[in-house]
Amino acid sequence: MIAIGCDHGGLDIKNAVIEYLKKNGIEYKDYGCYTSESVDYPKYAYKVATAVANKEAELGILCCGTGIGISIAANKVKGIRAAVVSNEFCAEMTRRHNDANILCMGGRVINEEQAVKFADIFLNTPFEGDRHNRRLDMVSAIENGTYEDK
Ligand SMILES: O=C(CO)[C@H](O)[C@H](O)[C@H](O)COP(=O)(O)O
Repeated sequence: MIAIGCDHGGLDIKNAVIEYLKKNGIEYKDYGCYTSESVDYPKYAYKVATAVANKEAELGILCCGTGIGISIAANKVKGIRAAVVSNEFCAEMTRRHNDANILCMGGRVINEEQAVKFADIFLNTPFEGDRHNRRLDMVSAIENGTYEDK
């Protein structure tokens, strides 16, 4: 299952990605928002990030105006690696190298076609593991307060 959410700035690209998920028979849960009324992005970041962190969802997608605010909020949840993406290369590399578990995009930065393309790449690219595991272990240690700077 893919957890998906947005604020008002990301509503249109989120809806475009939902159409893509439906067309491709990909199971998803839409955590809102559902209208263009102004809302606060941390609320939706929290819902999607906790669904991913608790393993209710395999991956998440979050959209706001820039993708930045909603990624900052999502990254406060333990276990979350949320990445803001605005090109195809980063959509691929953040899965291959960072094992990102939430894709963040900005509805005031990219168009609907790009959002769908980046989501498609993100959802279909595996993590490479190998040397990248060592680096992700270091990231986790920073998160857990056990990192030793030596
Ligand atoms: O937090 C953001 C910037 O990183 C998001 O883009 C929000 O969508 C944006 O701040 C909302 O702005 P608005 O003026 O309240 O529509």
